Amino acid sequence: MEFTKTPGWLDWYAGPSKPRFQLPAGAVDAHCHVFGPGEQFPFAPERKYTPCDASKDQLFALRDHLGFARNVVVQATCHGADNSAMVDALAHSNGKARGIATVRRGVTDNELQQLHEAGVRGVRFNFVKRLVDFTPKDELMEIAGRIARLGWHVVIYFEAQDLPELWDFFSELPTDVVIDHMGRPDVTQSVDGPEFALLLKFMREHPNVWSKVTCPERLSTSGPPALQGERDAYVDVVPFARRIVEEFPDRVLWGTDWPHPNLKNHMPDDGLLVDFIPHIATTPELQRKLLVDNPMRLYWPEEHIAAPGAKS
Ligand SMILES: O=C(O)/C=C(\CC(=O)C(=O)O)C(=O)O
Repeated sequence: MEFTKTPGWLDWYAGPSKPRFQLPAGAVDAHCHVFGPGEQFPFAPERKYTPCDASKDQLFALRDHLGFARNVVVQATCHGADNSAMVDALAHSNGKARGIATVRRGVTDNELQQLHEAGVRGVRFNFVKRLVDFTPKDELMEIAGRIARLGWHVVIYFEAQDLPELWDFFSELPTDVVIDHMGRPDVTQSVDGPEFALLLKFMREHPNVWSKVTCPERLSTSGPPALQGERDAYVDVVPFARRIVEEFPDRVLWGTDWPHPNLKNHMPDDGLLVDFIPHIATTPELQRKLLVDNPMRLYWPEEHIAAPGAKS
């Protein structure tokens, strides 16, 4: 099927630079997507955007170029609850990719088991209104109860202003819970302000809650963008990500968010984006936890060997 991209769509950055920051051995890109290719894996009729293609082979080439060892491929809303493009990527990864699926209430236990065998380890609940239609909370809670039995976790995507309304629902989730993109803070507000304080309080009060310290390119308002050799990009996001990494070093993940859906302003050079990491995880120990120990514990627990003295 032929698809026409959403007007103004920005394609992923071709020919990214080599990061200057050397990723630790075994680093995991814990948030990225595949799109199509649309001809092979058609986009969902209920989608809110139509992206460019971003295939598994292109994702794996980026992984190797940047120096990551593994990927966590997150089902993007443009594929709805048809997880086949994501599952196909896992199947061709030589065990180097795990996945986060989108499922609906009608999913059978057999389908969940097949997703598990393919390498899926969680589901994503998306509350960003421009991306999805509303799903009733009782349906989501029912799904959470079912996937808990597989040892999976729930990834939640929401915007900071919606946390008060979602607080009770999130608190009741029976699994580990991973917040996407720090709950999308408004970085024009103070890092010590009430909105971000609520996110920190939520993590403090819920030891099962993790956060991805991802997407500075989405959250930044003053840049500078990760382009043209800029290795100090998105400085307005640094205090927020750094605060989470330092307070919750064992519950943070990092990912590229390649191919960066729905960016309006610019498309980052992913090599320069990797150079953002040492600004938010400033010691080798914090970097190892963020990039290796934490994602391995969550996604490849059967292979994870805790570093001496580290909490497992
Ligand atoms: O890439 C992301 O994580 C964020 C997205 C897209 C998305 O979540 C999706 O399509 O599933 C966004 O803010 O547009």
